[in-house]
Amino acid sequence: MKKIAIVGISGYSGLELLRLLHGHSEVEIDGVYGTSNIGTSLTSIFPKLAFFPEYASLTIKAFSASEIMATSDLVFFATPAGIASELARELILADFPVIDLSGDFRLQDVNQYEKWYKKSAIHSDLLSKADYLLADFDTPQQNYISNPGCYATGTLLSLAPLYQSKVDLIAYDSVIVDAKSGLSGAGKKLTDSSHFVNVNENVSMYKLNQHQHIPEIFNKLKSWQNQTLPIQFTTSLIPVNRGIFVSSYAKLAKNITFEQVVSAYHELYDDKYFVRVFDQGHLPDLHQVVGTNFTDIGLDYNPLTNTLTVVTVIDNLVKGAAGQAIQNMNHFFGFDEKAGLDLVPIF
Ligand SMILES: NC(=O)C1=CN([C@@H]2O[C@H](COP(=O)(O)OP(=O)(O)OC[C@H]3O[C@@H](n4cnc5c(N)ncnc54)[C@H](OP(=O)(O)O)[C@@H]3O)[C@@H](O)[C@H]2O)C=CC1
Ligand SMILES: CC(=O)N[C@@H](CCC(=O)OP(=O)(O)O)C(=O)O
Repeated sequence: MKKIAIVGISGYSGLELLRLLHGHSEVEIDGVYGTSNIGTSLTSIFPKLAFFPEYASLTIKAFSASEIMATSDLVFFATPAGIASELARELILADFPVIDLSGDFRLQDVNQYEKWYKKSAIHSDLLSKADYLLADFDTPQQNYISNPGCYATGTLLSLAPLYQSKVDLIAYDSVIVDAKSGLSGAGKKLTDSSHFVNVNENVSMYKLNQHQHIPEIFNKLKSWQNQTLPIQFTTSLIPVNRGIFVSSYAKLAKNITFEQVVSAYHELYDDKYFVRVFDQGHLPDLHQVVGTNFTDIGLDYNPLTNTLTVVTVIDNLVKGAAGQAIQNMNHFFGFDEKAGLDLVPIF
């Protein structure tokens, strides 16, 4: 039984890690960390956990790298941007296993990080110890795993067959991605833009052309396809708790048929349990995946405009955060990839 520590336990992704790890037979949570309610038992802050005896002994503690290294086998950082890069230094130097849900180690270029996250980057010597792992494609080589961003996960899985194909399927200068997220993507902290009255019965576009996931998406596409050009990427807030709905559009390359594109999606994904390509004529919606680690994809083509539409849905807290982090952990420890993650959606 591997022992797991979670830093940022009281946040949305921290609690989602706990919920999913609860159903994992090969791990147990032995340490939970935060900055508020230090010394308070987890079950008194979250009474819904009080009926589960395994959490009775967990008390929220101030972060201690040495304690985590002495008691746990792996630590998840479910903390806001700028925290893991400060706290994880000692863990990286000791080569202790870390899975970081934040964006701190996703960009290997420090200038790119500072430009898009508007924070100081960690030193590039330490950055290079991290692997950016899109769990359906990548496997761990090092002990620091940088989990992709939620929008980046939905977008990359939406576009991967188009960018991994040996034949050019699309015009690379024609790609437009319109992504929409539920409110839990913004974390637990209350802001004006995430206030119920502002979000309920409303839709708003935000961070237009400035979203911090743009460079992470571009870097990964470029690693698959050298001809990659910048894509047009927009993000909107929709009044649901969970879910990311990604609509991707691209013009097909000359002499490419829609059937070839559909085959490319099936070829890449049919053996991947967590990515499901729908039959033609069917498009996924958020309820297909909420509460699960699945990515569902539907395809359509308009011959009048020569435009391919790819509809991709994920749960931002599962596939976009805690679920993908556990999928990466399963690969890291050599567990069954589905362990703790074989879930049916919430209806
Ligand atoms: N929400 C989502 O859908 C997704 C989130 N992410 C990323 O995951 C990370 C966590 O996101 P999310 O769960 O939404 O965030 P939340 O704001 O909901 O929670 C953040 C948590 O971090 C804790 N924390 C803050 N500073 C420290 C510190 N110095 N030491 C220990 N704990 C600290 C907070 O606890 P306390 O109050 O005790 O300080 C809080 O519980 C972020 O980097 C986010 O960008 C990635 C993909 C999707
Ligand atoms: C709805 C909403 O506000 N979503 C957040 C996603 C946060 C996130 O996952 O960003 P990092 O992992 O890069 O920190 C946003 O758009 O910034």
